[in-house]
Amino acid sequence: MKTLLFSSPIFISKPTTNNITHKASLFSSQLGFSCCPMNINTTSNAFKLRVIRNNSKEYEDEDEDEDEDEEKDGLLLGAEKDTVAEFQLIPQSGVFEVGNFHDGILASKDDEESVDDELIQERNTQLTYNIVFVTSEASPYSKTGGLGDVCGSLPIALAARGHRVMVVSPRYLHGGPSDKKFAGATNLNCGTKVHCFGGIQEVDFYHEYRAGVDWVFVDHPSYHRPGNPYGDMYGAFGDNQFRFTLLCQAACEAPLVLRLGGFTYGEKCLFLANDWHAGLVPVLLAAKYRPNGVYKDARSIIAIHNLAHQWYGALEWIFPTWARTHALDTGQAVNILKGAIVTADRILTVSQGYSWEITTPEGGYGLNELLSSRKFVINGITNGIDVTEWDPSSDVHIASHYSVDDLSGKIDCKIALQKELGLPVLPDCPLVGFIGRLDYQKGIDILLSATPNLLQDDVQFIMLGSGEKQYEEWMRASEAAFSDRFRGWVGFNVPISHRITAGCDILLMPSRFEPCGLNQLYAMRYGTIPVVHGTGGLRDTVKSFNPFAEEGKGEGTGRLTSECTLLLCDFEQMDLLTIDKRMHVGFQYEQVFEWAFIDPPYVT
Ligand SMILES: Nc1ncnc2c1ncn2[C@@H]1O[C@H](COP(=O)(O)OP(=O)(O)O[C@H]2O[C@H](CO)[C@@H](O)[C@H](O)[C@H]2O)[C@@H](O)[C@H]1O
Repeated sequence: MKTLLFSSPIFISKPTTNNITHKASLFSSQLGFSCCPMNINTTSNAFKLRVIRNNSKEYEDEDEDEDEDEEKDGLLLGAEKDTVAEFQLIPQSGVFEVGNFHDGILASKDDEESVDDELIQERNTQLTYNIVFVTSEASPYSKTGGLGDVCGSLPIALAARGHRVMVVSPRYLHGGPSDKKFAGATNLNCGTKVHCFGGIQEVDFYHEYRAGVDWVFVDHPSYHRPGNPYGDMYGAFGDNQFRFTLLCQAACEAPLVLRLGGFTYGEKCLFLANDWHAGLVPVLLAAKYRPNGVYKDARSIIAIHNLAHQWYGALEWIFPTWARTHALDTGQAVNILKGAIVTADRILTVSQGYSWEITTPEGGYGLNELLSSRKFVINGITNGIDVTEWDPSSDVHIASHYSVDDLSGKIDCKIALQKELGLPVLPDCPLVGFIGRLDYQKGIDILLSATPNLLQDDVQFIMLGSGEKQYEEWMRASEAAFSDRFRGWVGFNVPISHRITAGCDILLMPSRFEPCGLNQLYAMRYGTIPVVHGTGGLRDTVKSFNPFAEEGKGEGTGRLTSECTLLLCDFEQMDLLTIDKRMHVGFQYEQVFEWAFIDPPYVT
């Protein structure tokens, strides 16, 4: 069996057979609000994982004299931790157990116990809430990353559980085809005036009722410009603080002034503010409304999807040197997210691992002490995914459909992807993918240093992403240098992201930190092996395959490491079973909502 050694940190090598388009973890990650979960026992197409620590002596598996055709070497990320988390957000789902909310899997079931039946059983939500999501993006209307995904799907899932849900987001008009996404939203003719940055601004509200959710779009000229929600080719918009302050002001008015279906959401609602863009909502409730007797019975939750974005997105105002008060004054002012952390009734993160990481100096981005002081109101709930959009048996973007019962379509997707991107059509060649923002968080520098070695062997590598110019240039240069092995798609393209997820054998996610991560969840649902750095939500959701467990029949859904050390491995006989343990996400949110209303609200 061919085994490879590499001097660079990452590697996946040697051709795999079609079998690597296996049942690996297929359908394992589901938000499940529209599909019944599948309970899968994958016993065929087994792959053995052999690991070799980089720059260390190669580990040779003595037993690997099986069929030559099925031998595969690969490279992956290192040390493992068998933390699993699968989740469901099922309307009217079955039995709900209150597990250890802070420590791991909630309401998990034993492996062989089928969860299908119980998940589709009726379950009446005991308490329903009027929930107001405030977010800078919500798919399909607007999306630049995972925030859009979550705020596009979670509201629908909660509405399906009986809650009344409104999502307030800007009505972005960029002057291109994406404007059509708002075509279904009509002007409520209920404009209002809000104070913002020392002036009075008029905003309109557009509304679309879809999938049980009131989608409310705040309309203002500052949301009408080319680019994306946050910037254009010249960088971030200089007035982003104004634009998102306006969003927060309008969102606070919406439950009071908008009669949706004949009734307002009223004062006793629950605001779910997402990231810094919506961070002024809890602050406004505490400082503007409650002191005036409004929203006394409302509560707010700040959902942190990415703490790192606070400084560079929200803290853009730095006083000039002459205006600083003392020698140690760096001039930094206004951190909206910090205000939200202080004033919100509860704090949510998008995985349990991340809820701890943000309280550490490494993960707290300067707010760790503040967050530690509020630790008693922090909870982590692992993101779910939209299983309607991300379903290989019905995905409109992929070449061929497949399911756990018939995986043949996956190899068709691989061939179609190779053709589409002009790569040699080699069904047996390992096809490795990456999708994501090109920045430090996503570990692009690690990929960059590893790629030349990776591409020395029979491997194809496809990257889709946009972000820092230096990495975009590197992708273009690599494509020119390795034209038969590498494709770098610079840009943001949702259909291509689906095709990469379906067509690749392996998806790399060497993120330095990852609050949750969605691509590994999509990969697991599409039978694509996620190879991830075991941090934050990646550690919570990917179960590392253990090649030595149960005489080589161990379970797993991918490969993870506790450090950015990348390992050589062999996927032959890697037995990736779908995990039967799933979190009942809906219940988790409801538990947090309930806690939010138990304590008195923050008042200035
Ligand atoms: N070039 C491109 N073309 C098409 N699609 C692209 C793309 N680049 C990225 N995407 C898509 O955007 C989403 C990104 O999801 P991530 O989980 O990586 O979120 P992100 O880091 O943006 O957000 C933060 O919020 C989310 C949600 O809470 C957390 O999961 C995450 O850890 C945290 O950093 C995925 O759907 C991905 O497929």
